[in-house]
Amino acid sequence: MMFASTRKAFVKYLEVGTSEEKGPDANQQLFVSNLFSFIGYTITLILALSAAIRGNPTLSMSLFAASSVFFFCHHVHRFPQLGNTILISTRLIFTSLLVLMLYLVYSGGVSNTGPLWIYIVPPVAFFFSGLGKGLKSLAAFTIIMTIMLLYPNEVLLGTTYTLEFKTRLIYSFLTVTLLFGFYEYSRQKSYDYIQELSQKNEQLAMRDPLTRLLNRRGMRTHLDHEYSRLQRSKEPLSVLLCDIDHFKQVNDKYFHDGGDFVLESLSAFFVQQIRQQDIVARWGGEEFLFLLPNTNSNDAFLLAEKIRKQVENETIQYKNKAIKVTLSIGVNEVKPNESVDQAINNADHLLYLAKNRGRNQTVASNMFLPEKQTG
Ligand SMILES: Nc1nc2c(ncn2[C@@H]2O[C@H](COP(=O)(O)OP(=O)(O)OP(=O)(O)O)[C@@H](O)[C@H]2O)c(=O)[nH]1
Repeated sequence: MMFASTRKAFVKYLEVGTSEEKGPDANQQLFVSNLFSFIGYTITLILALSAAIRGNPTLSMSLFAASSVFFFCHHVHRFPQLGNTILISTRLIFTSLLVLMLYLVYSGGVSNTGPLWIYIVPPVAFFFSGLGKGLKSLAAFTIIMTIMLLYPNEVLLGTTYTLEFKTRLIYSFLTVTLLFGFYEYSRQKSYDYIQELSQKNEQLAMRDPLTRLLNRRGMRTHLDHEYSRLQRSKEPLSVLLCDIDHFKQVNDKYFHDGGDFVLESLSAFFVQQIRQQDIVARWGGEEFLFLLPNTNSNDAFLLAEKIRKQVENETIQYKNKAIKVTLSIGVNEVKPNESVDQAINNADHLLYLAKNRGRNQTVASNMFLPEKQTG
């Protein structure tokens, strides 16, 4: 119980600056940057106290200064008025880490063990800067460190190392850098692959596999987008709900594969008939929804009739058989004071009227609806 609440408090402490608006990626970066700052300031503080106890005030002061910078990096997110606090903290953490490491190489730290800490630089560099920038900063760090170590007469060092130690330090640092670089490269490639895959899956989830048209889910975002545009621009927006007449009979006569072929052919035909800004989706089994931005009820009706008449006059060739189908269509102009769902329900009602009135016809919301003459 006690452990759980301590853990919760600790996680909350590491979540300083995160918020829902920032999104998961930024929050993750903040969390890890806070974790780095936390580890940074606790370890450097312990080392600062230890150096003070051992009677090394210069080292102690340097470590204490680094600890203060890391502490500031953790809490900078509390001051959003400073701007991009994630960038400020990550750059500050990384720069102070590099300076501290170079200082440890210069001074030797406690009993010349200071350089042992430099191996934390490669993972931190790749985490904060990615592969390309990370390699550049590591190259700069390695060059500065090598010059400091190998400069004649150790004028750039505050301590003395053996030549073997210096060369082994440089080689082993390069080895660790290359290994981390390779790891970062593979990680980045896997990440890109997963991103690509998830984007593809997201796209697939929006499409109907048979006709390749958008499905209901895919159409939803377009409906919402166009509806909010209607609210702003007041340009007309129409929906058109279209259903294949007696489709069950097509399935019965030509079997399911024949029915599928008709759905595919009609979908391709619909796509050819609409403008670039129009969208057609498979709304249900043999039902299609057209979304027509910047189109009033009259123009939507004309388009519906053009499509209906062409389908009526065409035949679909399937395995040497000519299949004839007709369409019933409901046309409705979306009113700004009704929701998209209401507008689609109205179009559905008009489609129902078209079916009731004998099929193979279009009924629009603005039409005078006399009973269809028979005989
Ligand atoms: N081949 C095929 N048939 C489908 C698909 N989705 C739905 N259907 C069929 O479409 C038919 C729709 O039948 P109904 O809803 O009775 O309508 P209808 O026969 O078109 O009659 P009306 O709409 O009243 O003119 C059903 O037989 C469904 O099985 C599909 O993906 N492929």
